[in-house]
Amino acid sequence: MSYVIGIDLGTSAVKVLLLDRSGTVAAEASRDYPLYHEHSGWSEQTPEDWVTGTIGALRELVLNADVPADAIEGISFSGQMHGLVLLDAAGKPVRRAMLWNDTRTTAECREIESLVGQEQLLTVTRNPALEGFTLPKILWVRKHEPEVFAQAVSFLLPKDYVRYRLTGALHMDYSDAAGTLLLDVAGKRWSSEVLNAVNLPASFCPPLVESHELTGTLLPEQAAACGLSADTKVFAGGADNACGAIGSGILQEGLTMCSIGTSGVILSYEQGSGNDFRGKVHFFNHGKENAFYAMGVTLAAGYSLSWFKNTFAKGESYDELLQGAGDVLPGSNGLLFTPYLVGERTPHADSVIRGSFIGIDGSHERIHFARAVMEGITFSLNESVDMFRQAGKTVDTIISIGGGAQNPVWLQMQADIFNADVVALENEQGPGLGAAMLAAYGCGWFESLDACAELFVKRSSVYKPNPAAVDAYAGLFRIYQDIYAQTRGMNAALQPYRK
Ligand SMILES: Nc1ncnc2c1ncn2[C@@H]1O[C@H](COP(=O)(O)OP(=O)(O)O)[C@@H](O)[C@H]1O
Ligand SMILES: O=C(CO)[C@@H](O)[C@H](O)COP(=O)(O)O
Repeated sequence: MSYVIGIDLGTSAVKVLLLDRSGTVAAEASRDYPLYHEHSGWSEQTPEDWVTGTIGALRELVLNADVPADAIEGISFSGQMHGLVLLDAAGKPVRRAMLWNDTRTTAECREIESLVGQEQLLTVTRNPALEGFTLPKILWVRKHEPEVFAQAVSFLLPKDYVRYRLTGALHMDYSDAAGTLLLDVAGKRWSSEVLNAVNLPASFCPPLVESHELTGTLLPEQAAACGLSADTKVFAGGADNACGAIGSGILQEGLTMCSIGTSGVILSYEQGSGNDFRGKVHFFNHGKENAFYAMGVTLAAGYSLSWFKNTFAKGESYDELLQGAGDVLPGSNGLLFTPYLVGERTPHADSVIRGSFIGIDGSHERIHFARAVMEGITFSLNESVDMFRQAGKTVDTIISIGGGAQNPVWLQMQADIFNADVVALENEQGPGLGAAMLAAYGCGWFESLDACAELFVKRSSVYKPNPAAVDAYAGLFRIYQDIYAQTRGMNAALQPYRK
């Protein structure tokens, strides 16, 4: 038997999956690492933690699986998007990585708009300047830490840095490069227009590759540390949402994905680059060659629930925290939550807005708050579903992945709020599965990713919308949507009081 490994470099942890030729998971392992929030809106991680965590998880995976190292033919990656890793001439990070949910760069976004022009930005990069993207972070470091920036000669995204440390070769794939705001998305090349406008040399950007492309083999010392063979083929991999789409079989028009990881995403497949959403949703290259996807992003989706658990139920598991959530009626007894803990992206690109609980009364117990958090996250994602429907897309079936898909009450809630069938997979780790599929396709096991998906993507259950709950949620959603406008001014006034 031969195997491939998918490495999902998430925000909360790195998760590794070993799959055999039938797409059956033979072993899994994970390692978590800290997030640093030095100030409100800042979010950083240490690149070395990703490398140590990945090697540790791979070592455990190989030991537990008890398969010969040379039976593992290939590995590939899925990575949290947009994070900036600045490298010096020796290939060492010059500072901690600034992550996708770091929103300190509002001024740099405005600067990019004026240097490049909003219209040009939308035409070339297909996206507006948003705080989470990579280019505003590059400009922030250049402006605020000039001595640090002076050492930087190039940049990578998180999973590209881990791959670089394992192989010694610098690459970036199109799906992840699309989230930098430096890529000509339709033309699949670094944009000289944007680079020139912001005064960055072309040499700052790494070579571009397809997600299934071979980028090398493991460095002998890293192979030994992981317990793998130095002949293991390493394929580029993709952005976590592109890989999530591959791992949930979103490989043709008409299919939609919901992912609740640290962030939350509603993603819709696009065969060509023709559909223009004018920046209302993100538009990126897929991990499938020459395909694209559009998506809306909730910045603090799973993060809102993990914040709630860590703050009010420390030491409890998610199952303990959510015990009884299914017995609370839709609307959590008149309690609404907005998940704007670190600002928001879709549909409100706003780094200043913060979350709220609205309607607290003396009858509410912790379980009402927990359910309200899940409902608020799902309402936020429903804003993206709504936007896709308004753009003429049919959204009747949604494949649900990510940590949030582990809870059946949440899956039913998604069906009721989205008013669509929600499909759960046997393994909710879509991005890791997608990464493994890129390795399987890259190794030549299948003639296409689609053929691989037929075998590897295994649906488990379907959650159907319950008409009474759909009705209740339709009314609650309208009230939820009003909270943004009602709390925006108050949050702006509170900004000076934040750390
Ligand atoms: N058993 C569970 N029930 C409900 N939600 C869960 C459960 N386990 C994890 N989650 C949610 O999933 C999130 C982590 O999802 P994951 O896909 O692992 O994230 P990432 O890829 O960003 O590291 C947590 O923040 C939490 O909100
Ligand atoms: O910023 C985005 C997408 O634009 C996020 O979706 C990140 O890619 C992080 O993902 P998770 O850690 O939540 O999987």
